Amino acid sequence: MGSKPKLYYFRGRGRMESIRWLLAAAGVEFEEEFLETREQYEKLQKDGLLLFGQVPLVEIDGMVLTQTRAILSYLAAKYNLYGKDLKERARIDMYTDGTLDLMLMIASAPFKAPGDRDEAYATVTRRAKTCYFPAFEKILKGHGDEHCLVGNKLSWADIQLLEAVLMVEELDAAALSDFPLLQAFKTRISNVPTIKKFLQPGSAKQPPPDRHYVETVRRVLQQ
Ligand SMILES: N[C@@H](CCC(=O)N[C@@H](CS)C(=O)NCC(=O)O)C(=O)O
Repeated sequence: MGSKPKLYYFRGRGRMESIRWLLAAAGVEFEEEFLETREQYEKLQKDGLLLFGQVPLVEIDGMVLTQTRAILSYLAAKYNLYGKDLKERARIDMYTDGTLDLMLMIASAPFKAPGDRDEAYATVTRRAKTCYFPAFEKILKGHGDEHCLVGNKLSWADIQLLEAVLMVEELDAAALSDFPLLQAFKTRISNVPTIKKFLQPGSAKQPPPDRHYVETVRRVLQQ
């Protein structure tokens, strides 16, 4: 195990993208092994690295971690992006569970049949605009001068909300038009230097899924 965290996943967003975002925002360099073949996946299983037979898998600090949320909360705590006390952590967990739900709806859409896919994208965009974005707009409104979702300090919740906002905007460019505080939030968090760098071309940030990505996931997982 090297000194940099090593990520094992497909060359695409899926469940790994939020992990990439969090590491990048924390200014941590990482390595990636992209799964292209069934053999790579079977080797990870044979080596006993996949606890429940699933990726994302991250090697970090001498540990072999799976389960997306467990990985994210470890990183958030390690890099001081997880609030100052248990109450702040509970709020960060609540907000990040929400944005993970939203992003998983988007990530699962490309695996649906073509007709169902468009319907899934329409549903998720609608849910974002009628449920998730109003909730975050209200949270920001209640904060007065605070510039972040929790405790006036950048946290995992801010980083993941920006990720979710940008994903929804890829589906509907005007998605934030009714949410002025979220628009300002987006600008503010996008300008955090480490995040700004991650948003530049050539970073580890992955593009939206294409047919090759969907076929690779199906081939590797035999689904
Ligand atoms: N709860 C797990 C779910 C992981 C998961 O479903 N991973 C998929 C790829 S995105 C997988 O490895 N599927 C293979 C399988 O379940 O056999 C997490 O959040 O990490």
